[in-house]
Amino acid sequence: MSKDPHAKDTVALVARPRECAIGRFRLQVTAGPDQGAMRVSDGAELSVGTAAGNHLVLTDRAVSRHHCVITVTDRGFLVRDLGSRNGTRLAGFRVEGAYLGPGAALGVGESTLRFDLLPDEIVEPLADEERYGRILGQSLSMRRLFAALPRIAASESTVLLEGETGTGKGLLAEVIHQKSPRAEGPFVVIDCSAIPPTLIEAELFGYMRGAFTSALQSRAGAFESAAGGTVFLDELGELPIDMQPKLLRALEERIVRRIGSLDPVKLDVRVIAATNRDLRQEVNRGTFRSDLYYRLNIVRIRLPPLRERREDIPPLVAHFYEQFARGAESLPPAELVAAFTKQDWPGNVRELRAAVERAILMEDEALWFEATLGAPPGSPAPPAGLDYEDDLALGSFRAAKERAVARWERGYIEALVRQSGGNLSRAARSAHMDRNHLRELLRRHGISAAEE
Ligand SMILES: Nc1ncnc2c1ncn2[C@@H]1O[C@H](COP(=O)(O)OP(=O)(O)OP(=O)(O)O)[C@@H](O)[C@H]1O
Repeated sequence: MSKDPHAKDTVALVARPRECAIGRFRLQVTAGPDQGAMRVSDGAELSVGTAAGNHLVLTDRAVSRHHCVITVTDRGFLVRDLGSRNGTRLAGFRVEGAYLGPGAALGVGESTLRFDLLPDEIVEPLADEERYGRILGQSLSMRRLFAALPRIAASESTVLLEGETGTGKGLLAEVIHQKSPRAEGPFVVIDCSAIPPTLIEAELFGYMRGAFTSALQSRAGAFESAAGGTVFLDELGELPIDMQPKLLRALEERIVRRIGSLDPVKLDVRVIAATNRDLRQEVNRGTFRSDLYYRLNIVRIRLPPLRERREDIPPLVAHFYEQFARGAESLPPAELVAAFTKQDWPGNVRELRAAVERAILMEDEALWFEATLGAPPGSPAPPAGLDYEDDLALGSFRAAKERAVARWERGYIEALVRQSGGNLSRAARSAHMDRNHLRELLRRHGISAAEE
């Protein structure tokens, strides 16, 4: 994806004191069954597809339900294909993502859409502060978000957080909870990717004694345990398809029933969900139900990847440096900040944080440059503790990744239990985890901890 050569003429986002101007644009169907239809943007995103709910709804049968989306970013007008069946074309080439210049012709299905900039702009407030709670950011996209967050946190609305891995979705969910009227209540996390599909219903809704063979005692699920607080459904895109109607019903009726019970339990929770996939793509693929997507998509927040907001890198490096340096020289070397600012960080803030930590651990400067900025070509040694040859021998990327995650999970849980004096409740509280979820992880890794 490269920036369009016309981009200097296409002012996408412009900062002014306390506000930013978002370039307004028009998308017009110039060929195809919907010729003549058009839509003018009314925010930072315009979506195209055949499903109701898109900004520009087309009847072209070769267009997917959620086909593509144009987002106004700090760098320009970005069109992204949403995993459509027939693709999105720009100048005849199929593109996953590209920045648009004025007059660009987009091909979707059998239709052509013309993209034009309009002379007026949408004005949105910017926060003065370069942080919201523990979330830092000085880029326009983060300061726009910080301006909107107080209102979002104060409401009861369901929030859907989207963003690549490591962009800060978990942190944002926690901060929204802490700033909400429910802050005194529990914050219960369910990581849908970490719970075996057979256990997820019990984790969410609880069960009665005897409901299944291993149910020796009745137990509340996450929705019940979070009464008065917030349930954070992390990695929601991983929720098995057969669980999705059950979750939808619970959210609509605002009640749950424990497995093995007919008694309804009224819900008193706010729901925040996060996913590192674009759920519209999952709807296209048939792995995520569109009715559940619409139920969750009340307030949607997209956390941009770090490569789209490089201005955030220096304050993040400074923050992590101070955190890890523990009283030593607490300003990061300028060359480190400069080198880090140029990198793309596919693992986003998490990867940046780990790189800063590694940089501090390395006493020898040459060593830390190597460790943080990549080993010179021809240097085969992996970082200590990682054995990639061994991983390759497993035969599949998925298997290798699963083993790495399982090792990390075990180390983390062991450290957590140690730090909490072997007490399960304390450990769950300090890591903001659901107790049942932690108990299951302990069982899986054969680690013991006292219940109280
Ligand atoms: N804007 C930020 N300011 C300060 N710290 C941040 C920011 N964004 C992320 N972090 C830190 O980076 C790490 C990764 O963030 P987090 O776990 O919230 O990402 P995530 O998007 O939920 O990742 P995943 O999808 O893999 O679960 C955490 O240590 C978090 O505290």
